[in-house]
Parts: sequence; C-alpha cells; structure tokens
Amino acid sequence: MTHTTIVSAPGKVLLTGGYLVLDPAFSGLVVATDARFYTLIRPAHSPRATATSPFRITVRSPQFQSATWTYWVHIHGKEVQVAPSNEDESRNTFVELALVYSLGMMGHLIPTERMKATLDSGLEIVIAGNNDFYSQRKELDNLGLPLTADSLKQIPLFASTHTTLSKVNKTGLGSSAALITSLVAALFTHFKVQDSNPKDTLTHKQFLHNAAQFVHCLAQGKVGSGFDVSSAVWGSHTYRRFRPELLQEVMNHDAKNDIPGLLKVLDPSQTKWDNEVVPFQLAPRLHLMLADIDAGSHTPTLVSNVLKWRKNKPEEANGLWDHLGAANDRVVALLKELDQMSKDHPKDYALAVEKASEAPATSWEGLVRQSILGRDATMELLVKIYEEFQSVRRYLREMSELSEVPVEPKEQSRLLDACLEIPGVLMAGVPGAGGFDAIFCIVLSDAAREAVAGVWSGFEEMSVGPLLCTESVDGGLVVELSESVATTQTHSATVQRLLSL
Ligand SMILES: Nc1ncnc2c1ncn2[C@@H]1O[C@H](COP(=O)(O)OP(=O)(O)O)[C@@H](O)[C@H]1O
Ligand SMILES: C[C@@](O)(CCOP(=O)(O)OP(=O)(O)O)CC(=O)O
Repeated sequence: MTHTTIVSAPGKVLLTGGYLVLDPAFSGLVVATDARFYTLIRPAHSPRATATSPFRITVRSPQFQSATWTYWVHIHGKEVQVAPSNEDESRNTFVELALVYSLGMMGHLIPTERMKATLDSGLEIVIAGNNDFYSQRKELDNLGLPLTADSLKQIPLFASTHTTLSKVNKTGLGSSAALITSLVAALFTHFKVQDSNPKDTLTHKQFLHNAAQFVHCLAQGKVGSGFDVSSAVWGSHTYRRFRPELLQEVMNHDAKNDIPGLLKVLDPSQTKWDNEVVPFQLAPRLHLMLADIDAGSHTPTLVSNVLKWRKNKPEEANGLWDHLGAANDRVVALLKELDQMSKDHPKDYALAVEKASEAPATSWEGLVRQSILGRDATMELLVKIYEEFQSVRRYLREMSELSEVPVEPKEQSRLLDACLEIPGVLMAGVPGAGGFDAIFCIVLSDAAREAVAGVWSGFEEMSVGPLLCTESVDGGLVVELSESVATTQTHSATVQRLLSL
C-alpha cells in the first residue's frame, strides 16, 4: 500500500473579455474545459543515504522527451530549501518554483516531523496533461490519420508528444496555469496541510488560488490578469482580476528568504484579495466546441501591441473598451437568463432549442416574428445572444483596425462566418487574445456539431485542428485520489493510466 495523491485542474477558454480583463474595471467570462492537468505524488521508496542527507524529489512528465527533474530538499527546522540537481538535462522553472515555494511555505505551516516523515523515502511526482493541451498533428501524421475528432479519439490517454517541452506546439488551453495549480494543490494535499491548519475548505482553496497565482506570476516574470489560474481553481466563472499591486512586493526571488512575509500576503485571512469570481455554466443543450489553428500567434506580442496603442490613443481605446465591456456583460447576462429559462420552462426551452437547431442564426428573428403560438421567450433570447455576440465581434474587429493588431484577422472572420451559416450555431468567435491561435463555437445540436466539424476540416485558408474537450462539469480543482492505493483496487480509466505512467 502506497499513499498516493492525484489532483487535477482544468484548462481554460476566455470567451469574452480578452485584453479588457487585464484592467480591474472590466470582467471576462472564462470557461473551464474538461481537458485537465494531473499531478500524481507518491513515495519513491528510495531511503536517504544517511540521516543527514537531503531528501530527494523526482518529477517526471512522461509525455515529453528529456523531462525528468531531480530536486534536493534541505530541512532546518521551519526553513525548507529546495535545490534543483545540477545533473539534469534541462530546468523547468514552472515546476521548480512551485516546489520551492510550496515546500517553503509548508515548512512554516505543518510540524517539521510530518514534513520529514512524508519526504523520508523520497517523493515521485508525475505530471500529465490531457492530449488536447498539445497539438496532436504529428501523432496523427505518424498514424496516417486525418485531422478529425474521430482520429483524435484513437490516440491513447496522455500520449507521447514525441518532442521536448520547449519544442511542443500548445493549443492554448493554458498548460502552465493548469500545471502549477494542480501541482501546488497536490503538494498541499499530500502533506495534509489542511489538517494542521483547520481553516474552512473555502479559505483553504482561496489560499491555494493565491499561492498558484503567485507562483505562476513569478514563473512568467510578470503579473498577468490571472484568469487562467482562477479557472483552474474555481472552474467556469466571470472573473475580475485582483489588484496587481497585491503581488508586486513579493514578485522577486528574495521572497523565499521571507516565507512568513509571503504567507501573510497569500493568506486570505491576513490580506484581503479583491478578485471576483461569479460561477457560470452554459445552459443545457449548449455545446462548446474548440479548435486550434496551426498558424498561431504570440500572445505576449499581441498584448503588448494592444496595450501600447491604448496608451498612445487613450480616447479612441477607452471608448471602445467601454462599448466592448458593456457588450461582453450583456452576453454573459443573456447566457445566464437562458440558463434560468431552461430551469423555469424546460419543455418550451427544449422545443425552442430544437427549432433553432434547424435554421441558421440569421433566420431565427424571422422565426420569432412568424411564431403563431404567441411569444417564444427562449427563441427571443437566442436571437439576442447571437446578435450581442456579433457586436462583440464587431468591436474586436474595430480594435484590430485601430490598433493594427490582428485580434480577429480577416481569415478568422471568414472561418467564423462560415460556421455561423450552419443551422444551430449560436456563437462563433476568437477566444482570449484572439489572433491566429484558436476559435470556439457554441452549437445547439449534434447535427450542428458535425456540420461545424465539416467546415473546419474543409477550410482551406488555414489548418483548423479540432479539440475533443468541452466545458468542464467538474468545476475547477479536483482531488482525484488521496489514499493508500492497493494494487487490487479499481479506479477510473484516467486514474489507472496515471498510476501506470
Ligand atoms: N506536461 C508538463 N510537464 C511539466 N511542465 C510543463 C508541462 N506542460 C507545461 N509545462 C510548463 O509550462 C511551460 C509553458 O508555459 P507557457 O509557455 O506559459 O505556456 P501556456 O501558454 O500553455 O501556459 C513549460 O515551459 C513548462 O515549464
Ligand atoms: C489578452 C488576455 O486578456 C487574454 C489572453 O488569453 P489567451 O487565452 O489568449 O492566453 P494564452 O493562454 O496566454 O495564449 C491576457 C490576460 O488576460 O492575461
């Protein structure tokens, strides 16, 4: 029997609020995906050479070449220091900082004896992301399969990427945020930190959020909006960022020399964090589809150019920000109204969605006017959502033109418009920072789903790679396993696969 912990965190897609969410005056709608990152932790059964030797932690990412890292942990009372082995082929700053700060903080939060006992025979950490996080184009090529959802389903769980972490093509689901969140949370779970600090679960989760935001910002070298870490912790929601100044004072590597000071900033009972999280879910029968575009854009470049333009032309930009912010908020409010409608009038809702599935969104308004059965409130809402999201797109195109940054470039507009011609497609847009990275569609039926997939695979201007994931129904962080695992036990296919990696 081996005490094993597995914690997962979802990927993300920012449906509205790209750029605006960097400013605390605006919020963004982020949907968590059912594509998840998993961190497994278990004893390595390799005792220390002598009672004074450091403890050893090995981290592996089996989907990548040259992706094993060793760390040595030194414990002096409450002070816990983690140093990377200088024999490794590569360094992984994201993993390293998560270990340095999580273990550093735990040294001050749990009894030293537990710290030592948990590390005594060394720890093995395995990190794996759902295949959707990384482009599978090469794998499908090797298998001689076309770039379709059916082909992707034939690839085994946590398949090899046949490359290194630095060379892999990512699909934009936010691998580093999901990785850091699952790793930090798995460490705190494995060392049973909550048992020593019996704060309520919500406060503990807020602390994990703050800690993951801090590590992610430090690893990225900047304080971003943090919507990706937030959805990795809380699942789908509307997000308003925390004041960036909150982390400014600890955003340097000296923070590890003052762990009590860092804990003070990250502990929600000591420092008030002002981020806002309002849970969100898509109404039933709305299905989120995602695709990555092979061309790709460099998000930091897009962001720095848009922000440069906003700084140089504040009047032009601020007006657009206000209009776009208001349109984004209306889309969210309408989607919530639709969800409420599905609960209040489930039969009418189902009928309207079926009717809407049979016609393209441009003709729904006609259906509303022709309705002989009186008002069809659901259909009216669907029309409003479609139209409001089309105004969001118009503002994004205006942003592209004024800033000369390709937020919704023409090629992407043509692809989105082609999707919207299909019966039963409610929304089609560029998520997050936009550019040539990805697109999303929200569709109302299986037939619409298939037709959209057909448009994607037949689109000749760009290579559109479907992803298998959709909205997460499990929210944010999930403790998948925290127990002594007997070999005879039965687990889900995902957990079984992780245990065998
Ligand atoms: N499976 C993995 N195992 C270990 N580290 C990973 C893994 N996936 C991503 N990372 C870390 O995240 C970094 C990528 O971060 P970044 O370029 O910000 O990508 P993203 O936009 O997907 O978050 C990698 O360099 C690596 O440190
Ligand atoms: C511009 C942004 O508001 C949104 C970017 O969202 P993406 O989903 O495009 O991000 P990456 O995963 O880094 O590519 C920047 C931010 O909020 O941090």
